[in-house]
Amino acid sequence: MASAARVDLDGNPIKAMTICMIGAGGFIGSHLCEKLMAETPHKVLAVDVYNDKIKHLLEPASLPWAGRIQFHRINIKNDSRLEGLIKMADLTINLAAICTPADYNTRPLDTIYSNFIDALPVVKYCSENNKRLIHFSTCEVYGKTIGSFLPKDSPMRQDPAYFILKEDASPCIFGSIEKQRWSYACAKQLIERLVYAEGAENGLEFTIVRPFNWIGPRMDFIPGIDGPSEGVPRVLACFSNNLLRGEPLKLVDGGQSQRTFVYIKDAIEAVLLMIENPARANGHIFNVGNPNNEVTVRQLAEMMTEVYSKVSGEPALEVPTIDVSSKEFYGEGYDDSDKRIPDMTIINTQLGWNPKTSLWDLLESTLTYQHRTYAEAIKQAISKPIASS
Ligand SMILES: NC(=O)c1ccc[n+]([C@@H]2O[C@H](COP(=O)([O-])OP(=O)(O)OC[C@H]3O[C@@H](n4cnc5c(N)ncnc54)[C@H](O)[C@@H]3O)[C@@H](O)[C@H]2O)c1
Ligand SMILES: O=C(O)[C@H]1O[C@H](OP(=O)(O)OP(=O)(O)OC[C@H]2O[C@@H](n3ccc(=O)[nH]c3=O)[C@H](O)[C@@H]2O)[C@H](O)[C@@H](O)[C@@H]1O
Repeated sequence: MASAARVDLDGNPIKAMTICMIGAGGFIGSHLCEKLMAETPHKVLAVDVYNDKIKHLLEPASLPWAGRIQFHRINIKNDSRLEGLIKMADLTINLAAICTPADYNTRPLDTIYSNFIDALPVVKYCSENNKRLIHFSTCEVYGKTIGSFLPKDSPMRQDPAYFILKEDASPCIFGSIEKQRWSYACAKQLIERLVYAEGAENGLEFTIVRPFNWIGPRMDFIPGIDGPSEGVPRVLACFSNNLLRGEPLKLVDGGQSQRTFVYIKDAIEAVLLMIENPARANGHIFNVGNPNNEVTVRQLAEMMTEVYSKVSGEPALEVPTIDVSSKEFYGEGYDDSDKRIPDMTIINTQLGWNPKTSLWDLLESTLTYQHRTYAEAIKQAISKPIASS
């Protein structure tokens, strides 16, 4: 419960604030709203085009935090109410974006508009009205590692200097323009540069967050259940969908890419520290990830298969994975980040934050949620004859 005696990392009392959260109805936004309602006195002006993932926080009116969260159904592309909401708030958090890789090469214009053009007015209104901004970028701004360009047998590939991603030192390495995968990373990089420049030239108080594969309940959608049948969500939801349907998990280009996964609930702790410690967070770019949870996508598939079998009580398939080419799965123009390990020095020094949850444990709680939420609906969908259109 909210308590009056809450203090920041320097021992100062934390004052209740109003937060304009854009993209509050998404995966990260829903967890952040939950945390803010349950553990702080802050008020949230929740902006999104959807609210399904935060419905449980908005209704009924008897909820203990009723009156501290308001939903505003606004498309930030074209709504003049946005500036008014930013003016009413002490802090704006911008989460709104197209952020599923299947869109980057197939809808590159929408991707660039969403991640750069649509974010411009948010930055401008914050700067002009002297409001603090926490902007959500991505670890994809690092692109590929330097090490990936070394010969396969080079011993330097083992040297962390060639693969650890550090906010103030690593370069941003993207593929050629026809590899449209990088439309997202490039748009995010340019908006980061704009936010940074507003800070340098006009004194905007900003924090930039670079999430490294945050995963957990409510991430994306299950195709054909609460999202389009032909839609391709991010890997957690793709693999969950396969497991729920008893199908082999599809490994793109052999599943050799590596990722570090962090539990959403750990990551949200880091965001709350940023919100409540402006003096420590302003002017910084923060990697937020779990360097201890690195796996190849193939290993992730194997682990998810094992965990799902445990939580569902259903036996794993004899052949749990199949290989698929990236062209077949994502279409022309796909490319991939080879490896993503965050350097944690800055977030450790500034906010003393460290992730806690192991990959096994976070998959166990997440897949328990997926099974409980979707297994019955999938069973019904599979048993129904295909509707004639
Ligand atoms: N989940 C991760 O691990 C991760 C990793 C890297 C970066 N990020 C970044 O964090 C942010 C949030 O990611 P997420 O995983 O919660 O994604 P999400 O898709 O679940 O949430 C984004 C939300 O923004 C809303 N939105 C998009 N365009 C909008 C518009 N024009 N007007 C109003 N609302 C709009 C969507 O409806 C959605 O609810 C994004 O900026 C994303 O690029 C997330
Ligand atoms: O989460 C992040 O930190 C960032 O990275 C993600 O990018 P990526 O990790 O490539 O996206 P996923 O869809 O989660 O894919 C991870 C890996 O799994 C592979 N994959 C995905 C789906 C699938 O069914 N099979 C499969 O092998 C992909 O090719 C990729 O190598 C998205 O770009 C963003 O949400 C975000 O900015």
